Formats: sequence, C-alpha cells, structure tokens
Amino acid sequence: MGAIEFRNVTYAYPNGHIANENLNLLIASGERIAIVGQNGAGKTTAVKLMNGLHKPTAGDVFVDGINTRERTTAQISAIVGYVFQNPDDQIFNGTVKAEIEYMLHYLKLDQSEIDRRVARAVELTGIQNYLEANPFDVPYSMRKFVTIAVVLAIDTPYIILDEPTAGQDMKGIKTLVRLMDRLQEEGKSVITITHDMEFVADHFKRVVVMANKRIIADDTAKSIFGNEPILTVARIKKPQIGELAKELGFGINGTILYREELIAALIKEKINRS
Ligand SMILES: Nc1ncnc2c1ncn2[C@@H]1O[C@H](COP(=O)(O)OP(=O)(O)OP(=O)(O)O)[C@@H](O)[C@H]1O
Repeated sequence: MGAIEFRNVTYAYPNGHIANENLNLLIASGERIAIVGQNGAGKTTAVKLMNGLHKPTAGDVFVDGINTRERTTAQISAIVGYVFQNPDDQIFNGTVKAEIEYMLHYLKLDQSEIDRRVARAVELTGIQNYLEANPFDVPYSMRKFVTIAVVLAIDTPYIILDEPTAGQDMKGIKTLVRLMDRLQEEGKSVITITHDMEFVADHFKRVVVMANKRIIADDTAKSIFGNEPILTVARIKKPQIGELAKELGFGINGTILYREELIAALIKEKINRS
C-alpha cells in the first residue's frame, strides 16, 4: 500500500528562514487527515514538501516509496495534487475549460479520456455553468472549485486542499464534503489544511497539529479537542459545541464535541437532579 512519509524533515527557505523542523509523518493511501495550527506554523510549507514544490533541506520525503529529491516537481505533482490556498496563484488560462484541460493535454491523454476526466471533475465540483467563463470572472467561492476541478482531473491518488472552506457558504461546504467522501470511496487520500474547527470536528477522524515549525500532535479529533495544552500552544479554538459544553461544566477532556452529545449530557443532568 502506498504512503506519503516524512523522515526527520527540515525545510529552510532560500533566505534561511526555517519553516519546518524535524517532521515525522506517515499518511497511508486512502486516509483523510486535517492539518491545523496557528498562522505561520508551517502547514503550507509541509504540504508543498509532499507534492515536490519544495525539497527538504534535511531528511527525506517519500511518496509511494519514491524519494522526492530524485524526481522533478512535475513528476511528484502527478502523484500528489495540490490545490493552492489562493486560487489566483494557480489559474493562468483564459477559460475554465481550458484551465481544467491544460494538464491533461500536457499528459498527452487522448480526447475521449480528457472529456471523461473533465466531466467527472465538473460534476464533483458543481461548476457546470462556468466552463466557458474566464476563471477570473468567476465568483471567488466557485473559482476555488475551478482549481479543485483542475486537480481532480489529473486524478492523483493524493489530493491536498489548502483552506478549502475559506469563502464557502453551506452549499459550498456540502459540495466539498461530498467530493471528499467520493475521493475516499475511490481509495484516494485527502490532506486538508484548515482553520475551520467545525469542519474538522464534523468531517475528519485524524488531525495533525502544527506549531512553531513542528508537529506537536497527531491524533483523533476527539483527543485533540480534549487536549487543552495542545489547543493553547497551537492557538486552536474548540468547535462551538465543545466550547459551550466546557462553559456549562460538561465534557471535561473534550468528551463532548457534537450537538447530540451535549443534548445527551443535559438530559442526563436533568434526570440526575429530579
Ligand atoms: N517564500 C518564503 N520565504 C521565506 N519565508 C517564508 C516563505 N514562505 C513562507 N515563509 C515563512 O515560513 C513560515 C511558515 O509559513 P507557512 O505558509 O508554511 O505557514 P502556515 O502554517 O501555512 O500559515 P497560514 O496558516 O498563515 O497559511 C512563516 O513564518 C512564513 O512567514
């Protein structure tokens, strides 16, 4: 089975700034993980190491057993797709359709395969109405889905989404969840950087927490949100239900994260009092 593996990985930018320090991480194929942590913790740098945009300055990154140092960025990004945080950093074609097809032509796929992949990516992201539009004329939330469609069409076994919920309403988040579920059913890994803790609690089992260039925790969402010292160091807020439960004196150690759990605790408390 394939995996992305970090072994003692450090990365320093050309100006000497160390952004990642001694990271060790194993992401198995088919896994869905969230990477969280304060601004500047090193999350984006870490995912750029996964898809070969950066090469470690010390240690090694392996993608399906291949050391990323031994391949070009283009070769690694054909295995690990990365959807940029800001769609405008990724887009360069005149129409949405051309943007999605660009890499598929580069990969020299035949037209029927290109059509099949575009149709799948468009269906998953719900951007049917924008195919002939200039990507820069598409509203921000849909522009983000255009860049997701580009990566989906490349059909990589690993997909990185950098801040996918930013600027999304409920409908956008539903589309996002549906496409993450579909990718997981297909055995693909989804690695998501996010500051949206409701999204993390509701849709991720495994959470990696970064702070000050390092991974400081790698555990279930339940354990992470129950670990006050980790939340403090990483400057992460619990999801609202968790905060409310804490204020009400329930859910010490983060046992309460979801609405149903809080309701059950309130009912139990009421029964105990009567
Ligand atoms: N090109 C660069 N040259 C020098 N330093 C950089 C460069 N890009 C990022 N950094 C620095 O590296 C550190 C880690 O940045 P990174 O973008 O990986 O953090 P992040 O956790 O993704 O933050 P955010 O949540 O704000 O996106 C920050 O201090 C940032 O200022």
